[in-house]
Amino acid sequence: MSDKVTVLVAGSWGTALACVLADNGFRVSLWTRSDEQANEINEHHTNRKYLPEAVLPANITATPSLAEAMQDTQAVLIVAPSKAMREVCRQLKPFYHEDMLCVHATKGFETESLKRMSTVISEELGAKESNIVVLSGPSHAEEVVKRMPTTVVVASRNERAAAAAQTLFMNEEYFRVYTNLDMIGVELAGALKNIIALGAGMSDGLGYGDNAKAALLTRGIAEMVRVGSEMGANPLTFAGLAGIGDLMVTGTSRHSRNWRAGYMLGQGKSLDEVMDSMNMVVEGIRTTQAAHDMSRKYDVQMPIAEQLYRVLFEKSDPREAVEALMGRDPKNEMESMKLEIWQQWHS
Ligand SMILES: NC(=O)C1=CN([C@@H]2O[C@H](COP(=O)(O)OP(=O)(O)OC[C@H]3O[C@@H](n4cnc5c(N)ncnc54)[C@H](O)[C@@H]3O)[C@@H](O)[C@H]2O)C=CC1
Ligand SMILES: O=C(CO)COP(=O)(O)O
Repeated sequence: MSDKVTVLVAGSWGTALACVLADNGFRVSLWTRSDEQANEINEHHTNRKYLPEAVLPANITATPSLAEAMQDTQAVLIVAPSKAMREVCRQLKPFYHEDMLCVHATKGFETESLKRMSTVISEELGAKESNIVVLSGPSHAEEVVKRMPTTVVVASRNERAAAAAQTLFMNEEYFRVYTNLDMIGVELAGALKNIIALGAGMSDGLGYGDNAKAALLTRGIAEMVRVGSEMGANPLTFAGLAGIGDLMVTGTSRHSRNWRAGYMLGQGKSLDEVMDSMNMVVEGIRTTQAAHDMSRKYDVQMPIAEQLYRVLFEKSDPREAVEALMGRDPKNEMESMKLEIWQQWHS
């Protein structure tokens, strides 16, 4: 088998995961959007726009030619923003064969169709479901390229595919990989947590304290479990790395673009001002739009996502959003966690 793995695309997370694969001994071909970016990576071993401080291993080579990137490769890792996933897969299709392992590490939905990324991939590539894997969990690119200890989860409907992805990415030095068979849960958790991270940043930007943030993260998980269960996820997945793990890292870290965007909104900036100041993807914004539609489609209450939707898309004041959340009808905590769903899964 070839020792080459192809990574699409050379943003911050694609580049960081390329470093993990390179450290694990693979020849990595990183697909870039421009000659200029490929030249920078090949000549200087840097990708300064996305990871200013990182030096990339020499066994990463970059090319703007997808044909060259895919030649003689054993596996493909797709880390495109959710908005670009379908388009990237369409370009990939001529170079992909259905037996190739396909891992994606994107956290989002196709907002128009509310489809998960693995569905978009299998529709466009004609990939066997048993060869698609999602990689998710608490993992900021900035820390991974510094080889700081990180744990993630790889999920697939197929145990063999998940195990193959675990073998590709895991190393004993800094990157520990767990497997999970609940692909739906891992994809939903990774996408939905970005909404709550935006909310946590907004709470900090408004000057609220640790109590408010803990409340948002905890009630956020309740909301994620409710909609996730309706969509076929195992609720326990939300207690794992892709759920509570990633929520902790994204809702509390200044590395998080979602947290930072929320913080600026809390400080009174408009969505346009926030977007103008970010040069990287903030998935939580599109995902909030998707959650607004999902809560209607699946008839599930998502009060935090709903208030964020009003702030983002209806120019509602963040302080009024907090008042609306605090002023909701009294509830029983266990009932709101949909305990019966957990019991169904474990009976
Ligand atoms: N940065 C991180 O620490 C982590 C990011 N993720 C997820 O990874 C995904 C990608 O995020 P990042 O790499 O951080 O984003 P980024 O903003 O750093 O990079 C995005 C890359 O996508 C490329 N791109 C945009 N539109 C494209 C198109 N139509 N065709 C081809 N390439 C296109 C850009 O040129 C850029 O190279 C997101 O879903 C994010 O949630 C997941 C875990 C960690
Ligand atoms: O998903 C992430 C870390 O696990 C990255 O989060 P941000 O996109 O908010 O930076």
